[in-house]
Amino acid sequence: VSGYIEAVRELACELLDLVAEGLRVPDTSVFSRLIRDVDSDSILRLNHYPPMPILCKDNDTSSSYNTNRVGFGEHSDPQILTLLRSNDVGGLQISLNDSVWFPVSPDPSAFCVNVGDVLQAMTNGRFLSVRHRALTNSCKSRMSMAYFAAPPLSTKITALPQMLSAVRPSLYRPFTWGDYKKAAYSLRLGDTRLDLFMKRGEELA
Ligand SMILES: O=C(O)CCC(=O)C(=O)O
Ligand SMILES: [Fe+2]
Repeated sequence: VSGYIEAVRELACELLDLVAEGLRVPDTSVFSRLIRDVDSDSILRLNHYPPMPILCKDNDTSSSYNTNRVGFGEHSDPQILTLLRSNDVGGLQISLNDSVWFPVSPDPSAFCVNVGDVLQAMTNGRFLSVRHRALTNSCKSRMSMAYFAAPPLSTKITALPQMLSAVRPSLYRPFTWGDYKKAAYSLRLGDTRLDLFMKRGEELA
């Protein structure tokens, strides 16, 4: 497990360095430094969704979901970046607006990379954390393994200076990752947690 975590942490760092480069941030390790920190709060989570047999077809395909059987309710990942792998059983869906869910094809040889809320705050909304959920399958078990790349608890999260301009002031009040986690526990899984730190009205000036 520790070998996997090291490898996936390195991949997250490489991706984040490319994100910084793409955003033309001169200090390209601005995100990866947080994850390489010895106090990084990154975690690995294993999810198992046992089959929920209804209308189980003989020739099951990965599209035979139970749309009313949500295994993991809709949410965005709060951290910086998530690297998710799964077995060949589908169920993951993403939503780009409030009502439409798109299935993500299962591919055991690929990573699904989710932008987390902290990356949204640090990029001042240029990168958006994605809402997703996982449905159970009628016949097969879905297994997934998610690495959540996170900063240390004491890290102050603010938009990078390069993400700010007169016409685009910072959208969020500064918070620490520890504050954010604490606030998240006071909400329900599906609540948009970043809203708690969103500036309003005069604060935006
Ligand atoms: O199992 C999945 O595909 C989703 C898991 C997930 O969203 C999570 O662990 O945060
Ligand atoms: Fe998630």
